[in-house]
Amino acid sequence: MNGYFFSFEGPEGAGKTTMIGKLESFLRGRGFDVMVTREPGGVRIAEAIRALILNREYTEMDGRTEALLYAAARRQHLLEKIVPALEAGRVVLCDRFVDSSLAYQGFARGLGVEEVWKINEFAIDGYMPSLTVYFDIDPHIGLERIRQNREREVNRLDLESLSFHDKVREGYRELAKRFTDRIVVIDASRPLDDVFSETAAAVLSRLEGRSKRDFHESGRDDSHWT
Ligand SMILES: Nc1ncnc2c1ncn2[C@@H]1O[C@H](COP(=O)(O)OP(=O)(O)OP(=O)(O)O)[C@@H](O)[C@H]1O
Ligand SMILES: Cc1cn([C@H]2C[C@H](O)[C@@H](COP(=O)(O)O)O2)c(=O)[nH]c1=O
Repeated sequence: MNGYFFSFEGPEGAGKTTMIGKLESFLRGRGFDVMVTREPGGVRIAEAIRALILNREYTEMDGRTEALLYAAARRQHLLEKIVPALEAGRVVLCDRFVDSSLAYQGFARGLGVEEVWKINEFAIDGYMPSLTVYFDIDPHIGLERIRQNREREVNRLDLESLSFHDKVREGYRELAKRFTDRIVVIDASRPLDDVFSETAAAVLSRLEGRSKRDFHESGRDDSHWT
């Protein structure tokens, strides 16, 4: 596997999409072959699952159903898009990956991180990002940012209570403590340029400083929760 797999995580409105867009131009300018994608989504079947999960009308959706749908979307996305890009030596920038399921469904929804990890372990079959950038932000600030962004549609998860969003953040922080080698934490409440320079530095150091062997092994090392 010649490519590099980076995921970007955080509560609503943390700035993931904005930072990925800036990073894409930055890395392309340095000659990297970059592919940007997102979860849930990225390929036809996963985008259809996204529309189903995030539909505001489906208020009756059970938590386990939700977790299984995210994992199913992830499986299809990984096989159809991420793995081929990595095999082609590309740099993959993925807006959310398995940590979203651990933080949202495992912690905030209360399904349990181990349980959610188990179904995802089946879905991802050992593929993990070599680096995950976690944009840490108080959900009050993040939700206010998205409220002010009129182009962004409000989805079913956005409508969860503030205490749910607080738990999402708590979950991410626990994951960051658990996976210190893989997850880098960035304070996303600061001005855009500051957040970007720290993000670019973290990604570049991983791209320039790690061999293919390190990349492969870091994925395997992380592939268990307990
Ligand atoms: N550091 C920042 N300071 C102020 N505003 C920001 C910052 N980063 C992003 N924003 C703004 O916040 C809003 C949300 O940003 P963005 O869509 O990138 O977040 P996101 O993490 O992808 O959100 P979500 O996952 O909820 O869709 C946008 O209007 C964006 O311009
Ligand atoms: C991958 C994944 C996502 N979620 C949640 C997080 C967000 O509320 C939405 C996705 O919307 P975004 O605007 O693209 O960030 O889905 C989740 O709960 N579990 C997951 O695995």
